[in-house]
Amino acid sequence: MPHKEEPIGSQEFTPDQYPDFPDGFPTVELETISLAKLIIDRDTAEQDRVFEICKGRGFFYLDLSGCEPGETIVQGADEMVRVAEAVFKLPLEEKMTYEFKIAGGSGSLNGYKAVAATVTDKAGTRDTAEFFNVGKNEMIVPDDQMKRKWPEPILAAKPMFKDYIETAHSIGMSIMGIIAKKLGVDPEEFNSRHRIEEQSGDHVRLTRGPPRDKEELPEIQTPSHTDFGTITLLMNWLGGLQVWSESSRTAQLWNHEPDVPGEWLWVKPKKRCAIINLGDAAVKFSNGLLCAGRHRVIPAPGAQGKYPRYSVVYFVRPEDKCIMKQLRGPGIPDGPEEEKDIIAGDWIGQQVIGLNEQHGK
Ligand SMILES: O=C(O)CCC(=O)C(=O)O
Ligand SMILES: [Fe+2]
Repeated sequence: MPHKEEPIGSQEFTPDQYPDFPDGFPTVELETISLAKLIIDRDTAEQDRVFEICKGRGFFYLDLSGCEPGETIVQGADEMVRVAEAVFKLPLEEKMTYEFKIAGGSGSLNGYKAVAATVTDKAGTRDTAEFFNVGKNEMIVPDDQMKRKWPEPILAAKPMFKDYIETAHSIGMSIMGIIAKKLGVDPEEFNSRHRIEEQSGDHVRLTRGPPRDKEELPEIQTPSHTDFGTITLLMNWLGGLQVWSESSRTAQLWNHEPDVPGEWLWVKPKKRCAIINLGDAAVKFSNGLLCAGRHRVIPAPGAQGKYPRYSVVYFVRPEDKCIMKQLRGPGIPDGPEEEKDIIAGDWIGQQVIGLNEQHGK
């Protein structure tokens, strides 16, 4: 018998086989917003809902059906996971040659984060997920303008990354445009801080968490945090994401301890939907009016936990040179002038360092 060739990518990612999210776990009922209603119909009731959600929990499902950008994300995310599988299957020594360096500055966000690179609690428990951050500014430029070395499966998929990135970025900007108008701010104020061709900390994050090791909860894949960019578009297929039941409006550095009492609630994955959430930069720009929801990732519950968990995350973040201060407009609470200017590249860099220094690592 000839040796059976392994198909391209492995079979680790088998979304058609995943059992439903089990009953009996406390879940959060996120609202579902239709992307087609937002960008094709320009439905004002849907826009109002987006704004209310962003002032509330700051998390919602975005139904991607019925419009071209949505289809690009639905199909693209599946293809991204195939790339992720190929990348994570590389030998650890090879992956470590792409390790992301905690040097500050948004460029340092690119590359590989191994399992256990971060501490998740005061007891020193290590995380269990691996990431590969694929920088926007690397994928959208011609090959001869790329600044870093990338694993072959990522390079081979560069046109697909470009398409996914441009689409995810434009969806993020459409949502920000809606929010801007409600804040009484010219959408250009947001556009000019998030120009795609400018250097920024935007990236596609490919993540892989191993199957659940033991029944008891939790085993932390990604510790409690708020995202530090402006808006995040997340695709996942298995449970594992949890949000803190209470919202907090402080734009804070990574802090593993929620600062308001509450409990962790599961976010059920929803077919053909992205999960959208706001990050600390949106809190900063709106002087605390918008909310960055606190969240974390643990292995999926019940029978879903037998599968490795992949996710594809796109972070829209302010341009490196953007000065991180609140916008002024009739809908934004007026705060005092910031004492000193800090640019987004440094702001994000500080948060990355904060992330790794938590619990005195
Ligand atoms: O994997 C997920 O579902 C969420 C990942 C996440 O929160 C992050 O990478 O910031
Ligand atoms: Fe996150």
